[in-house]
Parts: sequence; structure tokens; C-alpha cells
Amino acid sequence: MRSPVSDYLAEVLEGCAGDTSGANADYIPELARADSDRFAVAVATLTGYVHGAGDTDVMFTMQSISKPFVHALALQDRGLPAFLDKIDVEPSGEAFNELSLEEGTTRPRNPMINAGAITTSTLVGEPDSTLAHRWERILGGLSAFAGRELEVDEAVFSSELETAHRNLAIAHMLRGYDTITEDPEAVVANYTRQCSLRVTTRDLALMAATLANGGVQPLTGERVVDPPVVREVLSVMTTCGMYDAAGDWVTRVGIPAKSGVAGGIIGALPGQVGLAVFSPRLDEHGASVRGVRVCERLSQEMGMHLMEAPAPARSVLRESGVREVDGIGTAHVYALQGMLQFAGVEQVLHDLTEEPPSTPQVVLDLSQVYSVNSVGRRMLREAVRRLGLDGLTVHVVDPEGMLD
Ligand SMILES: NC(=O)CC[C@H](N)C(=O)O
Repeated sequence: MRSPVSDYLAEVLEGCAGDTSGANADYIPELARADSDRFAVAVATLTGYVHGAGDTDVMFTMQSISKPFVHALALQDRGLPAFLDKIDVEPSGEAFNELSLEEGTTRPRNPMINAGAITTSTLVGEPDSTLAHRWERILGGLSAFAGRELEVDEAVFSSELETAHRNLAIAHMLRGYDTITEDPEAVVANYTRQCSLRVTTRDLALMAATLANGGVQPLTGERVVDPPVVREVLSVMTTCGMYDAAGDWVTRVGIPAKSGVAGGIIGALPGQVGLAVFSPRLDEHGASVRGVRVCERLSQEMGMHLMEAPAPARSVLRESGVREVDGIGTAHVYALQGMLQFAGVEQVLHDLTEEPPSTPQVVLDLSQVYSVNSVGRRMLREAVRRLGLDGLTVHVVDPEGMLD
């Protein structure tokens, strides 16, 4: 069978191809020269399979899509409190290249706007690392997210550095407030280098999938960053990733995302997929016009909006009743199923409180449970303990060690 997913993606591209509004970024001469008609979409699963349509293997530069990944590396290397000392996590509602700091402090408003991202690039590695080492860490870290060695597009890098007046102004402002302590020009060079890393739409989908997968690269199996780092990064992408269009994006698309001025956009849907689109013409917020359209369609048609919660799980209580159990005798059997989180386990605990087991022997059968989160586990353990205090004998059937 031919997978319908890639055919569907081709259909989405075709449907959005006609929109030729917007324009290539022109403040970076090399980007102005890029082929505006390129168009690609890729969806990477958490098992590492990439569905794609269009120019999925054409190279372009990451630009601001590098920001969430460098943010992740900085959090991994320094921890959240040290990071928050330097950079806030509030949406700025401003353009990405605004020369601004949070009112009354010396912190950039978030790590997705340039002021925050330039500062973030100085938080990668050890506090006393040289800028050269920081760059090695950025290159190695972003390559680990992609699952292959990335390279800098030297033409874009020098073109952008020659015209980086605004980013230099931002860096000098940051240096003036001691938010960064290194040479502002060298810091901007590192930041510009990270923006100039060459990727394909396919690479970006896999990088996004690494975030969707809790920090483990789906193809290489490497743990690139820890789950709490991913949670922080995806939260900031949700609120700040699309700059001054973030609110519009969250309501219409509802996928943690990041745009770049070369025309790429990534989206990471936790626990499901990583996606990426590429089309160089940009809207007034610096996001790809057709890229935004594709994301809107995917979100709507593939039910990917974060706030579109799955239908309430069927009861996690598969069976509750008294019967003969081998080796135990007459017992009240509670058989649970599926995925156990707060709401599901609460139902079971509620039943146990309202209608206590009708025999002194109780069997809690978890053999059909395939996952339990930490609150679900704690609640169930506590239930077992309390049933014991009530004088009941509880036999837990837990072949997969869900309660361990
Ligand atoms: N939004 C972007 O992609 C901006 C990135 C670009 N390198 C800049 O700093 O201006």
C-alpha cells in the first residue's frame, strides 16, 4: 500500500501553492536572492519516518529556527534559574529585531526575539567557555537535534554579518547593561553563524520531532536534552515563537512553532509529530506566507491543535466485580486499562470511596494498562495502602511494573 500521508501533504502544497503574496527577506542580501518559488512540507514521526512533499531536500538557512534549539542547549548546560536570571519568558508583542529590554530590568523579554536569542547564545556551554567553544557546542548540539552534521552557509553568513547593524546595536545595548559580558561583535558573529546553518525541510521536521519526542532524536536514539528542558522550550515556542503574531498563531494553529526569515517554519506537537514547511516569501511578521497557510491546514485537517484535547478516555475501569480468582479465591476484581493520569485514576478512587470492595480480598489488575504518569502512580499506590489500612488484602497484578 502507498501511504496516503505523503499524497495528502502533496495535495496541501498544491492547494496553497497559488498564494504568491509576501516577499523574500531583503535586509539580508543573500536571502533576497533565494528562489522564492521553492515550497516544501515534511512531517516526521517519533519513530523517525519522514513524510514529505515538494522541495524537501533543498537547503536553506535556519535563521531564527535555530533559537529554540540553542535555548534548549543553554537550559541543558546552565539550568533554568541561571537562564531566567538573564532572560525572561514573556511574549513581547514586538517585532523580532526590536531593541528592547523588559521594563525596569536588564533582561531581554524572551529567548525568541533577537535580543533574547543573542543573550541565549552566550549561555551555552560552561560559564567560562570561550566563544569558540560555545560555537562548537552550538554546532554539535544542533547537529545532534538534526541527526547529521550541519554546516554553515558561508555566503549567507557573511552577507548577514556585513549588514547586521541592528543585531550589533542590540548586542552593544546588552553589553552596556552587562546582560552579556563578552565582546558584542564576536557574540553577534556566533549568533549569525547559528542562524546561517544549512538545513533541509526534512532536517527541520526531524529536529522538531526531537522536541516532540521529549528530547530524544527519533533516528539516532540520542537523548539530546532532558524532558524538563523540552517542556520549557515548547512553552516558550507556544507563547513567543511567532513573535507579534503569537496570539493569532496559537488560536488558529495551536502548535508550538518557530519561524525563520529564510522561509522555514517548524512545529512540534508533543508526543505526536514534528513538522516543517519552507517557502521564502514572508509576511509582515517575518514568517513564511505559504508556510503559515500549510500549518493552518494541517492543524485543522489533521486535528493537531493542542487545545483540541482527545475525547475523554473511556473509563479506565474495564471491570469491577466479585468473582473466583485462581490461587486467591473469592475477590473483588478491579481491572484497569489504557493510560492512567489524574482524571482516570480519580474515577477509580472515587468508586472505591463511594462503594468499598465487597470482599476482604481485592485484586487490582493492571495488566491492560500501557502507561501511567507519576500522579496516577502515586494515587494508585496510596489507594493500595489505604485499602490495606481498612483491613483488606490487595493483590496487585502488574506484569509491566506500572507501579514501580
Ligand atoms: N526572524 C529571523 O529569522 C531573524 C534571524 C536573523 N538572523 C536576524 O537575526 O535578523
